[in-house]
Amino acid sequence: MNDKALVRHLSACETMGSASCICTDKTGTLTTNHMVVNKIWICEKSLDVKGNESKEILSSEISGASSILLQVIFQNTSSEVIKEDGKTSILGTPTESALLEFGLLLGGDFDAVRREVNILKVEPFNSVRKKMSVLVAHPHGGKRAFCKGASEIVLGMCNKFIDFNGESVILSREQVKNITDVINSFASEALRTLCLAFKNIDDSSIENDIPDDGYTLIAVVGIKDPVRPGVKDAVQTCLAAGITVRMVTGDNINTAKAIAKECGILTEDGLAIEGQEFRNMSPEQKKAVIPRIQVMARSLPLDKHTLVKTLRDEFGEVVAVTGDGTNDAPALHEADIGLAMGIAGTEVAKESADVIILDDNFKTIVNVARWGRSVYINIQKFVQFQLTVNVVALIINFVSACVSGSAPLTAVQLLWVNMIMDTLGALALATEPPNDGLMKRPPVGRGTSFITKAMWRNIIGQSIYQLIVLGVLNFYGKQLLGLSGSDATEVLDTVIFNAFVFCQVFNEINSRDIEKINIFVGMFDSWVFLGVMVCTVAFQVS
Ligand SMILES: Nc1ncnc2c1ncn2[C@@H]1O[C@H](COP(=O)(O)OP(=O)(O)OP(=O)(O)O)[C@@H](O)[C@H]1O
Ligand SMILES: [Ca+2]
Repeated sequence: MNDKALVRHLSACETMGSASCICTDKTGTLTTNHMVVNKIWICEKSLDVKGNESKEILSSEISGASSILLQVIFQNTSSEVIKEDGKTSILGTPTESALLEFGLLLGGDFDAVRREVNILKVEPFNSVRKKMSVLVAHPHGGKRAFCKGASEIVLGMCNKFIDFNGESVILSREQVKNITDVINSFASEALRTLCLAFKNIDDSSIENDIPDDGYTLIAVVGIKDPVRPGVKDAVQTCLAAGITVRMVTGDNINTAKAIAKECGILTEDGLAIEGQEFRNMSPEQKKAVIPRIQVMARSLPLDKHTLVKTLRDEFGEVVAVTGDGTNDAPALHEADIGLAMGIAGTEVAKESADVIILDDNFKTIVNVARWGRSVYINIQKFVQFQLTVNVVALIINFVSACVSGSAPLTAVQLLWVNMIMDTLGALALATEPPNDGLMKRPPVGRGTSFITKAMWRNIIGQSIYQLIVLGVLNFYGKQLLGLSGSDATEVLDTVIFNAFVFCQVFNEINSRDIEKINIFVGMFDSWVFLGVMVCTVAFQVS
């Protein structure tokens, strides 16, 4: 399928067509997930990182802290630098790869720095703790803990920092404020911010526990993760289609806001909220703010679940949710349609999802919605068409049988009509490709009747018209066509049958668009439709 979506449950596709709200991830879905370190604050200076050209400036500016910086980058990571045939490649998650790449840029040697120490304990990164820590031991004595993670959280664990001389000094209130400003300034440039910190530990302690406080801040890094091209348009398409887009992310609120603005998700009157604030609200308060929430930052997987559940239960929305992590599984499960990421997604997330987005791209999600709507409407068209055929056949035969004692359409003829109309008609109407108009109307809400008012109008209108044509032929046909003689009735029945079938051809063309008057728009784009029309006419004539 060239639409890059793997549908695990077929019905999900149709449900997606009636989605009224999408809760999307940020990283990888709205952004490209190609991360590079773009800025760093170290030794009380903010520096721009621009590939190799800034190498010298960087090296000279951070000389006092470069050794410890390389240690935290290379020793506190779950990713690896692999050297093969003289080429170096990095294996790991995008965030960590960006850091390793930066370490290499500074001239660090991954293997050498790794060999300096024994790693005693690792607390891997997860979306709840939002940080990763390790404990290492130097061969000639001395232990050290490293921590890297979500900037505000790690900053809160520090009581010292490395100053412009490369010395550890006490972190004053004022300094915390300055560093927070740095973090916010990085974040408002849509950079993902991480703090890197270390702590020296007394050798005498036997336990290998990784401490939670008393760290020394080494650096704040700003990692750039650009918005995917085309996402902005896809968001606009959603809005035009009456689908609200909400961003639920684990990232910093300012980063989230900056990205959301760039994608057109966050508007003037929208609300950006932190997961913690949302969590502490009473159910009533939650209900009051949810309609305005456009961005939820620093969220835990549980917040995502709560948001989805409330949207479904209290607001009756049809909710689509995207997720990649293992702990996104509950939200994916709770959603009407769970969309898992094919590249970044874990197996657990994929298992809980209905649709897998193979290229992790938000645009693909919108395409699924478009297909869903198209499936729904094509079924509607077919039902409208079938109902008309059957209603007319039934009434004309019934009335005629009551009045004159004979039915004009025989069983064989009805079977024939059913055969060509069911199979070919279904083929013609169901293969209509999705058109752009589909994404310009509001979604079909929960509990909306399948047969819309417009469909009733079409069915009744068509039926009346066909009944009049066939009725006139049936009762006055002989006079009108001047038929007489012994085979007059047979000829007339044949005429009626032909008229009936051609009425259906006409009906089929009419069913192409339920609402619009001009049913011919785009008809010649659908070769199957035209082919079927020609076949039907050809079969009937022969
Ligand atoms: N490997 C890592 N080590 C340490 N900290 C990390 C790592 N990866 C991410 N972080 C920090 O954790 C924060 C939240 O990550 P989390 O996985 O919860 O969100 P995300 O999945 O990256 O975002 P989204 O939900 O938009 O996809 C990030 O903003 C970053 O500061
Ligand atoms: Ca995520």
